[in-house]
Amino acid sequence: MESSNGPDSTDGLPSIDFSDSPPPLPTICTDVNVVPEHEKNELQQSISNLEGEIAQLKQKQKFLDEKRRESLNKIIDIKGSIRVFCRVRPFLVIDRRRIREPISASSEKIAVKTAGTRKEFDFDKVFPQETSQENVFAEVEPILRSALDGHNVCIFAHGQTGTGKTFTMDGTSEEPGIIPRALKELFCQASLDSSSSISFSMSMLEVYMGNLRDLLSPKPANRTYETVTRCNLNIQTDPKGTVEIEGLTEVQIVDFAKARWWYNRGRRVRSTSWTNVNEASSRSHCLTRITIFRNGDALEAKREVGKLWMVDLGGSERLLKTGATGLTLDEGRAINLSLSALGDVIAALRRKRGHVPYRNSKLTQILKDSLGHGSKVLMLVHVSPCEEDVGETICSLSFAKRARAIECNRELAEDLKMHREKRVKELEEDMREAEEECRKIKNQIQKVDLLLRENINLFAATYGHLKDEKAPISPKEVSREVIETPRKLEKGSRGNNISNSLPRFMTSTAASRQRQSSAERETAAKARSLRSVARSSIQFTASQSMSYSDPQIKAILQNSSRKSRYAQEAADTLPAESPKCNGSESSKTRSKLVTSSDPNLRTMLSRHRRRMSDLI
Ligand SMILES: Nc1ncnc2c1ncn2[C@@H]1O[C@H](COP(=O)(O)OP(=O)(O)OP(=O)(O)O)[C@@H](O)[C@H]1O
Repeated sequence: MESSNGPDSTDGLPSIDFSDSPPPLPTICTDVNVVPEHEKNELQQSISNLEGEIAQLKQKQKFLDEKRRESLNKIIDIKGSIRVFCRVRPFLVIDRRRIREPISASSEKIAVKTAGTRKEFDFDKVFPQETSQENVFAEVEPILRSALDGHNVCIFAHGQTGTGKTFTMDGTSEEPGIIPRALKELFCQASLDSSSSISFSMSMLEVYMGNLRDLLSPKPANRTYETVTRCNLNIQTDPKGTVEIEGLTEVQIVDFAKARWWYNRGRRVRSTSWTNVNEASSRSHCLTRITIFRNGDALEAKREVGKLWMVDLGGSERLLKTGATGLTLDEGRAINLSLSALGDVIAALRRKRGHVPYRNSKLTQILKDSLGHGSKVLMLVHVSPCEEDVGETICSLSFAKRARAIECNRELAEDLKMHREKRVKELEEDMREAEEECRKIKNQIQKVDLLLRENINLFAATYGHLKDEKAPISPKEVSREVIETPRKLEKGSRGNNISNSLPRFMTSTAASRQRQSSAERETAAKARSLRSVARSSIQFTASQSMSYSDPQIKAILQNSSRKSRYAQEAADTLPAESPKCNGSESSKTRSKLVTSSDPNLRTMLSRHRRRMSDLI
């Protein structure tokens, strides 16, 4: 008589002779010796190939990014490194509107009619009364790219009091101005740029009555803002010509929300007061500085620092007209003095004089390295549409005309103008193409990176290397910690002066990048052991990376290692006849290589993911 479990059983199930055969192998095999060596080598080879692919893609991405930067730089050089725009304020309810308006605006020209004469002024761009904040920002945006590329950039709003400088720079909550939009755009651009890691810090100060006030300084208990901020900061210039303001609070900004929070805080401290012309007139020059740190390829060990200044100048004004007396009158005088110093600096730059009188005002001393050679300047001149303001409108337009003339040969022959425009269009096209390619490569990198992690996890799970605390961790865990880490760090450093020391997360980024590129070099040579895979640093977002040397990251890894050990123990205690421990499926999983060119990849990966999530 045959057993009901025997080979000829009629129930269709295979029979198992428990008396002779050894128990089946568990799915997760922790003993390297029982797995065929060639399968292990194949998986290692697959990991190596994927890393090689990522290294190549990153090289390509870097090349394209350089091409884009080069094109942008050429465009700015052709268009002029000092650009001057003019914005005409719309009529306000309080304005006395006349039938005949003194100002007419076209896209690049403004004509002012006064006492039977007509004066014309050329600009790079004119924004008529109805222009939205969005349209103004669209024209400003390209210069932000220059700042991200490492140039010093200065955007400033100039004009008579009450003509809309603060509205343009700051805006309202419904209609945000250039500064809040620029902050948002910087973070957006930085997240798209995966060829380098970009981080930002922010400072805000005002030049008030010839003194510098730190608008972001922390407020100690029992002291008013007035006492704390009414300090006079020192301006220093190093031998390379870089300007630094001693003691100025510099806060690390990790995301747009934080940046906006700090910016709003600084704005609230700014000095304003009532005048006949503007009920909340700014009585100072308000300067917002974003410092941009760009860590390039670790091989080059290059750390570029660019400064983006966004300046809301105090209103130029006829003191009698504003009805100013006492302190307000003094404030107006101080504003006018420093504006005239700014005009002198611009005039000296225009004439390419050896001596430029930067030292005549605090404003020009601060902006010294962002106004001259190699920097990009955007001046937005604001004018009123009203008849009674025509005199001041002409003053503001003449000031702008002087600034614009720094770029000599503005009046070009028509054919040369056309040639330049054609060249700019070609370069813009090159830039767009490079950007598009970069985006595609970034997506490709993300896909290959995912495959790589799957392979590494598969290797670790199969060959039992998760006991090592330096074993790779799942991308999900990494990204969760990444978002939290800078915030934790920032909490500790809030309000601290960091001008003399690098923020901690920046240091670790540079270190991890070094480790990452060394891993990439090894990959290219295809002579790397699994240990080096596990030790290579992990890239986890477009703009940040981390290092195993960082104690916080170590803690994450240890945590991950604990989880892995738990997973392994769970696998070890699974009953031998559990359906999850089917030996044939296990060997299938192990022998199948996961590479980006594999047609069965998706099926394989989803099976692998199911198995992994069953375990953890
Ligand atoms: N483009 C605009 N659209 C709508 N309102 C505007 C515009 N420009 C300015 N205003 C309004 O005009 C008034 C004066 O503007 P704002 O305070 O920005 O002027 P300002 O040049 O900064 O003045 P000051 O030099 O005295 O600080 C504000 O009420 C502002 O909302």
